[in-house]
Amino acid sequence: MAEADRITIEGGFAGFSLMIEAGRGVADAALAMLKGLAPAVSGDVVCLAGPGKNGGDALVAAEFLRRAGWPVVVRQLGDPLSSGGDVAEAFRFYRGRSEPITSDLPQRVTLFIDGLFGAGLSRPIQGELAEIVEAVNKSSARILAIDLPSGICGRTGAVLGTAVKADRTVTFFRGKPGHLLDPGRSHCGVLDIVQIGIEDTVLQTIRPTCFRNGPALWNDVRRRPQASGHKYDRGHAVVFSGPAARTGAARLSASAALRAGAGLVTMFSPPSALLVNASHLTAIMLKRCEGAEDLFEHLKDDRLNAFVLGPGFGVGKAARQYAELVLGAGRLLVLDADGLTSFADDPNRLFAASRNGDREPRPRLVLTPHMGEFARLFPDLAEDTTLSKLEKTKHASERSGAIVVLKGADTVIASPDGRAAINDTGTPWLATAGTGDVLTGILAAQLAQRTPAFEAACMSVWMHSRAAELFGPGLIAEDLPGQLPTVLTELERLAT
Ligand SMILES: NC(=O)C1=CN([C@@H]2O[C@H](COP(=O)(O)OP(=O)(O)OC[C@H]3O[C@@H](n4cnc5c(N)ncnc54)[C@H](O)[C@@H]3O)[C@@H](O)[C@H]2O)[C@@H](O)CC1
Ligand SMILES: [K+]
Repeated sequence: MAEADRITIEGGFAGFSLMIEAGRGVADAALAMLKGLAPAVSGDVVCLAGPGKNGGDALVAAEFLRRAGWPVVVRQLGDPLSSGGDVAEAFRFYRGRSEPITSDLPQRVTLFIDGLFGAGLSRPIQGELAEIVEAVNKSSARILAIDLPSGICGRTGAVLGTAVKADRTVTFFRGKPGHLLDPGRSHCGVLDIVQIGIEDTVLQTIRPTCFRNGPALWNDVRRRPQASGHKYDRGHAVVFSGPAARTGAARLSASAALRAGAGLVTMFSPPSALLVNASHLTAIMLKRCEGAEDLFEHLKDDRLNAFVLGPGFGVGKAARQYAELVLGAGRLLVLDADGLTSFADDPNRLFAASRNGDREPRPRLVLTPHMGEFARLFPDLAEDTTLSKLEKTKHASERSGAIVVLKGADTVIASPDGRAAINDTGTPWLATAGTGDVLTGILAAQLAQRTPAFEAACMSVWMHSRAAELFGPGLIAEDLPGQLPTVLTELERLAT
């Protein structure tokens, strides 16, 4: 963002003009929140202005709100005139009441505008400032945060000391990682992104590598059935089943793979589970697979191109052998759950298989851990409190040579080439048994259709979340595949 500002200002756009536009965007959002209320009978709009440019934005917004007829009070931290530059100019621009900030806040407040700290937050909020933040959070007034809720680190989404819990946050030009990563995400409330005069062309110089996950990132590379095509064009996905008493997870994965567009799906089952699988499967095919030799034979059919290993499979030697065989045969592999845990004692063995002696120019392995599984493969990264979830995932991807999907409410997807995406869609109902298994199947379907692995992972995470949003409350894992046709229809509509 600093670079975007710098290029814009060098291009002849005055810094204060950016601040005016930022303040105007904040005021517009405030007016939308105040809609339906009458200025004459409502409480004050209290703008908390910090010592930096975040406070400058608050002062500009205060002036626009004052002009719109609202009772505005500024509570100021520090001396804006001594700050000089744009902040001093913003202070002169504001013509209303201003008082030094204390924890004794006005009583009748309709709206707080939080302009204490934004991108410049450099240490934890402590002492009286922390008390002020707590008092604002406790008040029944609504809260609009400027750029970031004060106390949230824009790089990591972490709370430094304490942080404002906003109903709405207005940020500028583009979202930042701290808006999408928890706990920052939940402190932002609704996120508005306002344009303030920075041209999109600055991105050609900045070349960002981190994205908010969404169709714009991948819908144009998404593979779809062709009118003249046949099922083999859409790939053949394989899901490894667990033993007789643990087959459900693999079936969830397999049915999701078929719904998500794989041309064919086969379940590889140990002999003990053949009957139970056979009694449940219809369009999904079933093959016996007992040990490495069997798998080696099966892999001679090179139409089998994308594999899922892990859901309900069991932890141990078989998982390690199968994963190595699949990757060694140059096939694509989604490794999840028990498949990940099986490499806990020797993650490097997995990473070596993933890189296949560095013969693989493109990632063939996708890891889909939740935080617990991630910590088994990357204990040092999991423990490092200086790293954000985004940074942890990026390091893990670089180390493993795999696409890493670190799951959670704020799933992060990273590629060894440095790209990453943060997903902020979905619903809390996704936190239920078996939804991870469904994700592996959606992913296998995209890989089977030969979508590049990073885009395949991003779109699968998004489709999975969207399916949950469409179903709504009461979701169980079995409901997700049934929503995929609607998700795919939506994506088709967006593409045309
Ligand atoms: N051209 C630009 O750079 C633009 C910046 N904008 C605004 O400028 C903001 C960034 O401004 P700044 O870089 O001035 O930074 P901030 O305004 O976020 O805060 C920096 C100030 O806060 C102090 N501070 C940091 N952490 C503290 C803590 N825990 N306790 C007490 N004091 C603390 C610092 O010493 C410094 O004085 C953005 O968030 C955005 O709101 C907008 O005006 C749009 C244009
Ligand atoms: K703020």
